[in-house]
Amino acid sequence: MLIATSALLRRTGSDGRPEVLVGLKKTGFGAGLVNCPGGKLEPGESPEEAVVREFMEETGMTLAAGDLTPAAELVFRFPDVPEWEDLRLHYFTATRFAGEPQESEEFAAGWLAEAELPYERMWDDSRLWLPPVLAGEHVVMDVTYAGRSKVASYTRQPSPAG
Ligand SMILES: Nc1[nH]c(=O)nc2c1ncn2[C@H]1C[C@H](O)[C@@H](COP(=O)(O)OP(=O)(O)OP(=O)(O)O)O1
Repeated sequence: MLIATSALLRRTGSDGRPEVLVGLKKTGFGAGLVNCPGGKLEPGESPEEAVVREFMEETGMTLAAGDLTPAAELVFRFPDVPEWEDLRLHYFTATRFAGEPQESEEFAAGWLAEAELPYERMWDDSRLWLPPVLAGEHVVMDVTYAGRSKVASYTRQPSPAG
């Protein structure tokens, strides 16, 4: 199982509406889809450390590991695509960060109103777990895909207390 991390940065926009940082993944797994910056763990890294590194690499923004709040534990399975390993995603939210997003080779991030998240351009699983995360819930979910792009089934487990 591959292990990856990602994080959703949240802020209040100049018009008072809640905003999130999302962007276009330009290369690698999920290229062409809108999601949050993130990536696979390197050997010896904690999920928090990997988020901090990936944000710097992909957006030039600075996060502190201690400012990351665990928001979801997700597993994605692709039984129809033997060359795609199952993926576990540790997903965080944060409201403290420094800098503004800069486009990189891998990613083009920007601020978007929460109400305008383009679910039709995101991984099909996002619509299942991102709305509850935005509502402040912690989500533990196991998702099985049919083929490469459509969710076939999923289960949501109770979140561990605390
Ligand atoms: N089903 C899914 N739903 C989702 O919301 N994000 C997903 C996802 N599957 C993968 N991701 C995210 C997590 C992580 O940020 C990214 C995959 O990690 P990487 O960016 O490391 O992949 P790459 O194949 O581009 O890696 P490298 O080739 O090592 O650069 O895609």
